[in-house]
Amino acid sequence: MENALARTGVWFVILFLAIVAIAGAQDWAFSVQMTIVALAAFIGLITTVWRTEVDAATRRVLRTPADPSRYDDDPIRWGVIATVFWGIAGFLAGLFIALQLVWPELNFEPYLNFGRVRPLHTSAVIFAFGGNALIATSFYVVQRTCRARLAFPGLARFVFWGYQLFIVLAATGYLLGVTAAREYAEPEWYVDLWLTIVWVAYLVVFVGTIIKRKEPHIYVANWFYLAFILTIAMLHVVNNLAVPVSWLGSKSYSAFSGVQDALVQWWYGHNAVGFFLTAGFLAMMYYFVPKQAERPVYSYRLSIIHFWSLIFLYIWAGPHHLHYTALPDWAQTLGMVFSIMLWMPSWGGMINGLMTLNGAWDKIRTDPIIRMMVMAIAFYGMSTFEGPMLSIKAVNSLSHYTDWTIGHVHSGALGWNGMITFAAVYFLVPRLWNRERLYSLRMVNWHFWLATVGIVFYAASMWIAGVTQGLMWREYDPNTGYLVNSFVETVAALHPMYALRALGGLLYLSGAIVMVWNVWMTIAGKLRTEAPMTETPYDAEADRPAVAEPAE
Ligand code: HEM
Ligand code: HEM
Ligand SMILES: [Cu+2]
Repeated sequence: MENALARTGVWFVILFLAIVAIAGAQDWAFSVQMTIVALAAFIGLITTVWRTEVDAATRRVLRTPADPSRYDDDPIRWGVIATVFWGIAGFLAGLFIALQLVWPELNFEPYLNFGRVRPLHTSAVIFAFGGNALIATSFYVVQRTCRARLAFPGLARFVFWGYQLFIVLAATGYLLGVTAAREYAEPEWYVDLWLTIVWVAYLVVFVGTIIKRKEPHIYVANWFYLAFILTIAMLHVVNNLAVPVSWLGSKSYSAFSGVQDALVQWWYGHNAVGFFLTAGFLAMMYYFVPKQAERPVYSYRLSIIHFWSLIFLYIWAGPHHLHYTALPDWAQTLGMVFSIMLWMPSWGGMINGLMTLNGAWDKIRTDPIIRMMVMAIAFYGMSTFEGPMLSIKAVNSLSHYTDWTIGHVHSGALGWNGMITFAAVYFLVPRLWNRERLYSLRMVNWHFWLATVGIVFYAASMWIAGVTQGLMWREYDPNTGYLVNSFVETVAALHPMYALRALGGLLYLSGAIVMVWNVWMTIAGKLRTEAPMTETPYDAEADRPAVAEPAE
C-alpha cells in the first residue's frame, strides 16, 4: 500500500513537471514531446490508482497468494508482442522510404520526407524491433538458465514501459524534426537521459537475476547479453555527451567537435552494430538454437573463445567508417586491421551455431523454425565476411557512400537479426501462452520463403546498384580529364534497382504479416488443421526417406 502511494506520488510529480515544461517550452516540438510525457504520466497515475483498488478487492475476495508460477513471464509476453508490433511498423517505414527513392513524389513535406522517415525506420527496426526482442529474450533466457525468477519484478515492468516511452518519444521527435544528427543516436538530450535511466534499471534487473541464480554456472548466452547491456550503456553515454541550448528546448550541441566528434560517433555506430546487432543476437543464437535442435552447443569452449575475441576486437574497428577522411591515417589502418581480424571470431561463432545442428540436420526438412535459424546464421556468416572486405581501404574507396553499404547492412539486418528474431518469436509464443504448438507450421514455412526471397531481391539489387554507382562516380575521360557522368545520370541509372529493392521489402513485410496472423491465432488458442511438413516421412534411424522400397 505504501508502495502504491509512493508510486502515485512519483507519477504526480512527473505529470506536474511535464505540464511546467509544456508551459515554458522554447520550441513547438518540445511542447509536443512533453505532452506525450504528460500523457504517459497520466496513464501511469490512473493505472496505479486503479490497480491498487482492484488488487486489494480481488485479493480480499479470492485470497489469492502471490503468483505461484516458476518464472516471471508477464514482461516477456508483452515484449514478444511489442517486438512483432514494432517489427511491422519498422518494415513499413522501410518500405515507405524505399518507395520514396523510386517515386520522390512520396516525400510529403515536412513530416514525412525522406530525411525524417529514414531515422524513424532505422530506430524502429534496430531499437524498437531488435531492442524489444533483446530485452524480452534476455529476461526469458536469464531466468531459465539461472533457475531464478526475475530480480526486482517492479523494475522489470518499468524497463518494459520505460523503453516503449523512449521509442515513442524518439519516433515522434524525428517526425517533428528533432534530431541530434548522429546516426543511430538521433534522439535529443532529454530522450537520451530517459533511456539512460531505463537502461540502468535493465542492467540492475539482469545482474540481480544472475546474482540470485540457483545454477552455479553462468551460461554463455548470459555473457553475451551482459556484454551487450554494459557496452551499450557506455557507448550511449559517451556518444550523447552534449550541452542543451535550454533546459526546456529540444536542441543541444555535442561535447565534441571536428574529427574527434566523428570518431566518437563511429566508435558508437560501429559498436552499436557489434554489441546491439551482434552480441545480443548471438546470445539468442546460443540459447534458442540448441533448444530448438535439442542438441547441446557444438563446442562450449569455442563459444567462450568466440565471446572474448569478439568483444575485444569489435571495439577497435570503428574507424573503418571514416576511411579517407580527416582521421589520421594510422587510425584508419588500425580500424581496417581489427576489422579483418574480426572475420575469424565471427566465423567461429557461425560454425559453432551451425555445427550445433550436427546429428539434427534432418530437422531442416521438417522444422521451418530450424530452417530460419540456419538461414539467420548463414547470413551472419555472409555479412561478417562482407564487412571485413568492405573495411579494406581499396575496396572501401569504391563501396563507401554507395548502396553497397546499404546491401551489406540489410543482409545482416534482414538475414541475421530478422530471421533469428522470427525464429525466437515462434519458439516463445506457444511456450509463453501455454499452447500445445503454433497455430501453423506451414505458415512459418511461408514466412521463411517470403523473407528469404525478399532478402535476395534486396541484397542483389543493392550490390548491383552500389557497384554501378561507385564505378560511375570514378569514371574519368582519359582525353579531357573530366568526370564522364554527371551526378543525376548516376541517380537515373539506379532507378530499376531501387524498384527491385522495394519489391524485396514488400515480400519481407508480407512474410512478417503472415507471422502476425500465426502469432495472433496461436495466442487465441487455435490450431490449424494441416498436413505435416514432410511429404515423405523420414526414417531417422536409417537416415533416409522412409518410402516403401520397390519390390525386388
Ligand atoms: C521491409 C524491410 C526493409 C526495407 C524495405 C528497408 C529499406 C531501407 C531503406 C530504403 C533504407 C535507406 C537507404 C538509403 O538511404 O539509401 C534503409 C536504411 C537502413 N535500414 Fe532498412 N529496410 C528494411 C528492414 C530493415 C531492418 C529489419 C533493419 C535492422 C534490423 C534495417 C536497418 C537499416 C539501417 C541500419 C539502415 C541505415 C543504413 C546506412 O545508413 O548505411 N532495415 N532501409
Ligand atoms: C566482422 C563483422 C563486420 C565488419 C568488419 C563490418 C564492416 C563494415 C564496414 C567496413 C562498413 C562500411 C563503412 C562505410 O564504408 O561507410 C559497414 C557498414 C555497416 N555495417 Fe558492417 N561489418 C560487419 C558486420 C556487420 C553486421 C553483422 C551488421 C548487421 C547486423 C552490420 C551492419 C552495418 C551497418 C548498419 C553499417 C552502415 C553504417 C552506416 O550507417 O554507414 N555489419 N560495416
Ligand atoms: Cu562498422
